[in-house]
Amino acid sequence: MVLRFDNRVVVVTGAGAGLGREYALLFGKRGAKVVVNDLGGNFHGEGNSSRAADLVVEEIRKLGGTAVADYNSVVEGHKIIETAISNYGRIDVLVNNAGILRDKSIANISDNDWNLIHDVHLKGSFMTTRAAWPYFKKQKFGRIIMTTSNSGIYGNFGQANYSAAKLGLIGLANTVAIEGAKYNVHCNTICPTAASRMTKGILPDDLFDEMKPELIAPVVVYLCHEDTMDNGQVIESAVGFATKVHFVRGKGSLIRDSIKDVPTPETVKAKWGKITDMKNAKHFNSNMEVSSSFVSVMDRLKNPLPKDTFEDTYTYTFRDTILYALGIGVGTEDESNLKFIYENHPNFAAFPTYAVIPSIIMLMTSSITPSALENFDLSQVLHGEQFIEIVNPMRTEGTLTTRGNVIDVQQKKSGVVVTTECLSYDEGGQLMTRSQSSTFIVRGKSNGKYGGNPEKVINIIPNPSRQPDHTSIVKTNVDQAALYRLSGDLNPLHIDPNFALLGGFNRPIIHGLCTFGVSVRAVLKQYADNDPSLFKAVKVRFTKPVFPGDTLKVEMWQEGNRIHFRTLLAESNTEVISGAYVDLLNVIKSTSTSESIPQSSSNMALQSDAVFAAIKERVNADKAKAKSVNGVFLYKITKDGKVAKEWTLDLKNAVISEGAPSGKADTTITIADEDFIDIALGKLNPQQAFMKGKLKIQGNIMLAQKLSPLLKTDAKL
Ligand SMILES: CCCCCCC[C@@H](O)CC(=O)SCCNC(=O)CCNC(=O)[C@H](O)C(C)(C)COP(=O)(O)OP(=O)(O)OC[C@H]1O[C@@H](n2cnc3c(N)ncnc32)[C@H](O)[C@@H]1OP(=O)(O)O
Repeated sequence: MVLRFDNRVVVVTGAGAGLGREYALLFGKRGAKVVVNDLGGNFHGEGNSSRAADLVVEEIRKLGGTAVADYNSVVEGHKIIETAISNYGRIDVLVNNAGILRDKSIANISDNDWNLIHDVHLKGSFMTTRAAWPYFKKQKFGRIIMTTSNSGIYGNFGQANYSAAKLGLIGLANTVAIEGAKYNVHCNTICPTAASRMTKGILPDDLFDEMKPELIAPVVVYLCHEDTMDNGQVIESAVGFATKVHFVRGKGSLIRDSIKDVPTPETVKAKWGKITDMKNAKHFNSNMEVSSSFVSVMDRLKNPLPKDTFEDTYTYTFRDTILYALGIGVGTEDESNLKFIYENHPNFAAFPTYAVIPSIIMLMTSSITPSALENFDLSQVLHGEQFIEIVNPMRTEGTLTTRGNVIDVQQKKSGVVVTTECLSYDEGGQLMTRSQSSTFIVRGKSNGKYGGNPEKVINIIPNPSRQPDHTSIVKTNVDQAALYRLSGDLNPLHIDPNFALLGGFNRPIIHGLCTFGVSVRAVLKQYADNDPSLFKAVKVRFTKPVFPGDTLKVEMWQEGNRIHFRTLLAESNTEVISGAYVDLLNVIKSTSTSESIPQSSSNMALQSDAVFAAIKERVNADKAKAKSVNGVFLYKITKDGKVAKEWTLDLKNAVISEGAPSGKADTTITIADEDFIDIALGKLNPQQAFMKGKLKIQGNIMLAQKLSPLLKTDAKL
């Protein structure tokens, strides 16, 4: 829809040239009756003439518009508004654009230079606004534009007078916006950078040429339309670009511990890092909002945190919950995962173990764990155990306040275990999550500050002795830790090979909490149909490190609503999570009989397991084809060339079995995971694979060719 200004009366100050002229022309073209104000002086504010305004009026009229000239100074703003009223009987839009420069460095600015600049920019805008105000208020409509400058926002050498006045205009606009809001009188501020007689010589020539004022006019005209409801905005525009500008305020810091204390320069110095930290800076919409933030400051001063309690706030959005889900391997291959990674899904939810993130960030960024220890460094720190209980489900965005204490310190032979308990509350003070984290500091020593309270620590529970009721196989991605760390645990142990060496690992290891999330995924899928609302609590112990790319085997036992589990490295059967359990509110058994749950992207091993199973079936079904051959080894190899698994294809008996055969095989075929899958899917012909050197055959090539049809399978992967 074309934005029109028919029957609207628009006053533009300083409209004889530059930006003002472009505004006036565009308003004129859009049907407005325009008062073209210009004193006709030079850009230092000297002299006057009616010529500049008259020329623009003429231009508007030539274009078929309606306009009248006004030659008054903005300092006598009432006279300009009077021109609108006497000619057209009303005023709807006021664009305060007039301005001059008196650039000098501070020592050289005379009183007159200072006053004149303030009179034209700041006082002039006030005078016109005050004069138009009764008309706006009466008709319950008005649109006002103030003009600021980046020189005001950021400062500029030689423009102290101008910068002060220009930033003053933002203050003026903010209050005008508040006072006018209930009468539909809106005031916004434009921050233009345009080529004009004022900016010639200040901007580089090539930039100056592209800074056409007509590129800014549409922004101002849009802001003044009756349908535009924005009020109190600062909009910057230049070279065909526009953006909103606003102030932000840091999270800040208390500089005294209680209402009885008095801050000192030393306490300010001690807190300076936090005072100036803008990481979680926020925009406030009103003075009132800022004042109410002091209520919680007062509350904290009157009720200081109990001794040795640490506190942190954590703000997150849907992007953070999705990033976390991706970090623990939630992927699109399983449609029931979409609710964790697609914000428009009707059941969009945070994966339940996301609840651990606020407390882990608190542990990583505060001195809670160090407060229990003698000197140590991060390379000694391993995650030992983790418990979380969902008291109220995490939302997909919000701010949580987490309070934590050290509850137990146990000196062991090989190190010290510090257990902390954290409670996370939402904005309304409602308890959302309870968590306990045990940190194992290898070779660490307690400083004796806290005692041992093992009874406060929620224990792991040995797994039932029977065979697991269900096993899921999940392959982690080689980049799993690199992705997971973006959820907040930036410990270099998980990304920096040199740092990992310091910790005694030959390459970076996966975060304990990532393995934890991957394992809980398997449990939630198998016993809760991937429904996050059924998740109540989880406890794990990390017993061995996991490396990115490892395949995990999650063994599970159901005992009522408690699912005991342990996680092993699939290749070596080494236990990496032990004595673990998930408490569910209700169990919904998965109907899947598969041994595995799909894993996003790097799921080659998993897929090829399924392919082998399909081949096995095929061999069994096609004994006739198989009977002439003695035996074949199939080696499945990983990308780096290591043999991951060996299979024996005993064609005489039509059996495929895991592991190398005892006797000598006729032929050995070595093939990489991804090529094997491509062949099995029919995307790659075995002969072609052989020619390209992807499929290595030792022994009887004829035999291998006989095998080709067997490698083709229509298994659903
Ligand atoms: C400051 C900020 C905090 C932030 C926290 C987290 C930051 C993250 O970025 C760090 C990570 O994610 S690290 C990755 C995940 N964790 C791991 O890989 C650790 C795996 N575990 C191990 O290597 C060993 O169990 C190991 C090395 C932990 C212990 O092995 P051993 O020394 O061989 O111990 P062992 O002989 O088995 O047992 C000795 C005593 O210690 C207890 N214990 C063992 N494992 C434990 C564990 N994981 N947690 C807690 N206690 C544990 C044993 O019960 C035993 O106790 P006792 O002597 O009383 O019988």
